[in-house]
Amino acid sequence: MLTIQKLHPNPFSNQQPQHQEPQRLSGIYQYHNAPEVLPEHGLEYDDNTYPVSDKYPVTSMDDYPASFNAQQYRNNNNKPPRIIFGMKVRSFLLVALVFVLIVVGAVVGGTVGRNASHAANATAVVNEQSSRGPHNRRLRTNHNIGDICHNNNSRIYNSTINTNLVLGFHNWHSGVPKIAGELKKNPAPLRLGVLGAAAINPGAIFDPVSRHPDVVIAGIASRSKAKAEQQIKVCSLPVARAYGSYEDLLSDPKIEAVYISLPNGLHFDWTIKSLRQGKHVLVEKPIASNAAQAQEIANVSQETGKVVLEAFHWRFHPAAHLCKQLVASGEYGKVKEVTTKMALPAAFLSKDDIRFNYDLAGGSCMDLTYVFSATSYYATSSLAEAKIEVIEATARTNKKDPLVDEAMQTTYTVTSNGNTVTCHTQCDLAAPWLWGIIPPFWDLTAGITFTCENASIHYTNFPGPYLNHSINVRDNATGVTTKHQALVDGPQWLNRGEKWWTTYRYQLEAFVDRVRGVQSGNSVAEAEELDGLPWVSMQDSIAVMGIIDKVYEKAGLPLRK
Ligand SMILES: NC(=O)C1=CN([C@@H]2O[C@H](COP(=O)(O)OP(=O)(O)OC[C@H]3O[C@@H](n4cnc5c(N)ncnc54)[C@H](OP(=O)(O)O)[C@@H]3O)[C@@H](O)[C@H]2O)C=CC1
Ligand SMILES: O=C1OC[C@@H](O)[C@H](O)[C@H]1O
Repeated sequence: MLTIQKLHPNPFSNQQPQHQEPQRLSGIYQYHNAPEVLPEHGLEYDDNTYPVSDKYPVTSMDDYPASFNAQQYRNNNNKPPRIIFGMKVRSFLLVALVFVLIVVGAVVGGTVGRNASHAANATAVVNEQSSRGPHNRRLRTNHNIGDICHNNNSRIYNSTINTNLVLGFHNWHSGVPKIAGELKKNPAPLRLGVLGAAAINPGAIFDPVSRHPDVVIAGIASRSKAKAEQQIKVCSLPVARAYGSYEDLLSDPKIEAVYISLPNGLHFDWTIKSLRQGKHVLVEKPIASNAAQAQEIANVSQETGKVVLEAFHWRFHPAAHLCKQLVASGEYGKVKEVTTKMALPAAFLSKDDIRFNYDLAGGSCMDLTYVFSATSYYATSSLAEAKIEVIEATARTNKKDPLVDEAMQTTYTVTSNGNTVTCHTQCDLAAPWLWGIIPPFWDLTAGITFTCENASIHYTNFPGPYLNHSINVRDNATGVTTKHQALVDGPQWLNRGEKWWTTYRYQLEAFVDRVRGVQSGNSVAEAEELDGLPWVSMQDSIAVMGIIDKVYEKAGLPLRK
């Protein structure tokens, strides 16, 4: 049993923090930016391992390099930036680049979808050859995430494949494959199994696992064993075993934890089954189909003493915590309104995508549940206790399955600690093209805007801040805008992270540590006290599902089941 020790004081609490050194639970760590944890734990610190790593703390105006146009901010020379399609030039270029990648993804996805087995063989050969390089005795998991690890022939492309392509670009741009290729794994890493050979697996789990020293993909389960084998091969997962059913994987005692990337409507059942089989669970968002199911998951997690985490990866990025700190600091007055939006362009999901299927708990509120999770996280510090009232919810329903909200627009209030915040959300799985020919670029950068008493704050790209983000605070009185960014550390992580870590990598860091804490003999609550890492509590997950239930009710649509 480890001693309980609060490692990272809550940056949002009013209590004076006591200084304590951070402690790692998950095996051998070699992170360049945490040398202070090494001697005490006898851990290895190797400059050659992460030659390009560096510490990029939260930057303030004063920390910006000479090339940064500080003039604009310092001299009250608050010229409006040049705007194209409602975006600043840089954001526009990024969105345009993402769009190009999406189109390339769609074309490649279509080709691969039609020639799945051929593509799989070809990619496997490339990966096999590359593993004969100088480091071939090491565990190599640096698959190209842009490879389409998806063999559903009926699917031409989907948003998940594009997520993977964008991640592939990020990794290439940050030189990550080299870092991952040289990563030494802990001799006894956490053995993670995956339920479903889903399209999101490469981006959300294989990639971060390949960059984490203390976890491996030990198995993939699919309804078809051949499909699991194919994903293992295409994605170069050297120690993974293929299982022909989800039950088979769950009954393997060697699997210690699972990642569930099944359609939403299967999250509840398989999370419960996994917990009952003694596995810790990282389950894709939304955690379940409704709040009652989320509550049941919380009960079973408590009963079995196993960890459950809803994969709200955005919550783990330092930028999210910096934004929370700015909003909750009180420096800009109370928060009065929060407006959040997220959209995918029409025609980027195939008509038979799981997201458009009521029986699989599809719908924009379910898939783009980020908007509810983010709005609520920032609107209150105690979501579970807050009073939520949905004022308005308007759905645009899917033609094929009218129980599915293709898009949803809501207004709801969050009242806590005597303050009421009015929240507006928009989510769209099929944002219409202008005149049917121009993709709605202006709608594609997800964003969240806070109207505070004395300032407005805008956080661009909150779901994927590792790709590019900024948090701009515009002072009402002076009109001056101050830009903030956090790439590493941030207020909650203190000494962890690398500038190339994705939201998924941060999420995995927290998950593995929590599981390791429990495996060391602590209860889930004790492990939480021990690691003090960012987390999405079950109370938060239940509350977010509760908001979605109320939204469906208000919109006149049935709850998902
Ligand atoms: N965190 C993130 O950034 C993202 C998260 N997601 C989440 O991940 C999950 C999966 O999304 P995505 O990868 O796009 O989905 P896919 O359709 O690609 O994968 C879902 C998998 O579930 C399995 N499955 C089991 N039953 C069914 C069924 N009846 N119909 C279809 N598939 C079934 C299939 O695996 P098999 O055939 O091998 O059994 C299939 O590959 C969703 O919950 C989604 O919300 C998605 C995208 C991004
Ligand atoms: O989780 C997600 O994030 C990215 C979206 O494109 C996708 O539809 C969703 O499932």
